[in-house]
Amino acid sequence: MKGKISMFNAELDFRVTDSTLRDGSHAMQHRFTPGQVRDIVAGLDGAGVPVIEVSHGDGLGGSSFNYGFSHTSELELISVAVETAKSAKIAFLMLPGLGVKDDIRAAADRGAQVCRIATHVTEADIAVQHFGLARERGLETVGFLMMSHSQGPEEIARQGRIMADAGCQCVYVVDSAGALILNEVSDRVAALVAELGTDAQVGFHGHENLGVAVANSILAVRAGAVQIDGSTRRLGAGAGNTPTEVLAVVAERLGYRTGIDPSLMLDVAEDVVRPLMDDECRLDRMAITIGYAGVYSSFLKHAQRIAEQYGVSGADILREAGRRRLVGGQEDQLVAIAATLA
Ligand SMILES: CC[C@H](O)CC(=O)C(=O)O
Ligand SMILES: [Mn+2]
Repeated sequence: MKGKISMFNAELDFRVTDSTLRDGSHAMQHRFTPGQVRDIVAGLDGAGVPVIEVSHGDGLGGSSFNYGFSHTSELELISVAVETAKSAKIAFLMLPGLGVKDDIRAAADRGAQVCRIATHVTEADIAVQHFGLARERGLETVGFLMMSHSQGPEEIARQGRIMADAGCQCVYVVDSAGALILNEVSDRVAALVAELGTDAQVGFHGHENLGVAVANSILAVRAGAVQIDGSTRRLGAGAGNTPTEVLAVVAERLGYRTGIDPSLMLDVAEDVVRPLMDDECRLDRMAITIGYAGVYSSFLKHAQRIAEQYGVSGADILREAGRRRLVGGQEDQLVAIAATLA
């Protein structure tokens, strides 16, 4: 089943999905409350953000000993978001294996409209059934090729084709490690655009670990991406994501229509999101090491905690994780690395 691109608002040059309430969940140790979700969704919706993602940081089913337990069940948070949003669509993320098909059904029953399915960049085939189910349920579908820095354009195009043929309507280059720089993004996006043609759209999800997430996002758009992720006040894994409020301002300056009011977006960042953040997402030694070594951004909090427990350098743990090319799901290996270092 091929994707049909009918969900996109033709008046926009690119559509922003704000992931504060999903990728930001990593930075908040998955402690979002229903009240916080209500306030953030109301703010983003009022500022004109068209899609808002809500889930545990590791997607549906992520609440666990390995990844960290949620304060409130993500289905409850999705319901609150759906009730609050007047115009924005509510999206959710799921990783096949961590989440299961029943999770997709449950999120759809709660009124979520966009199903985002993430796999490691070389493993698109594990999502085929999930895209099929999501389309059957009438959900809009997005596919995440995580850790896209670890493969070149050709392999990314090959994996994107698997997703599109399974019913994915927009394949994302996902810079999970925040390791991609400028043309490394455009080359990957351009390869997907060339492969997918009108079968599916292309998107980009950035992380700020090397300080170039906004520039990377604009280059993705110039290479043909029409869906771009951001996170308010950069709240997300690692040094955080492409800041939605900066993206809105830069887009306006460059003449791109996103439907987002930059001034209202600045108010949401400063008055709604910042006060509830545990801390700023810092562009510090560990975050930069994540980008430099090509490590999954959500390893940051785990590495910080484990480094403290073992009395070793968190940056050293991350460098070794990069050398071993660890992928999501291998968080336990950080403990093994720390034990060896200790
Ligand atoms: C665990 C899912 C992951 O955080 C998805 C994502 O945002 C990324 O790979 O950057
Ligand atoms: Mn991310």
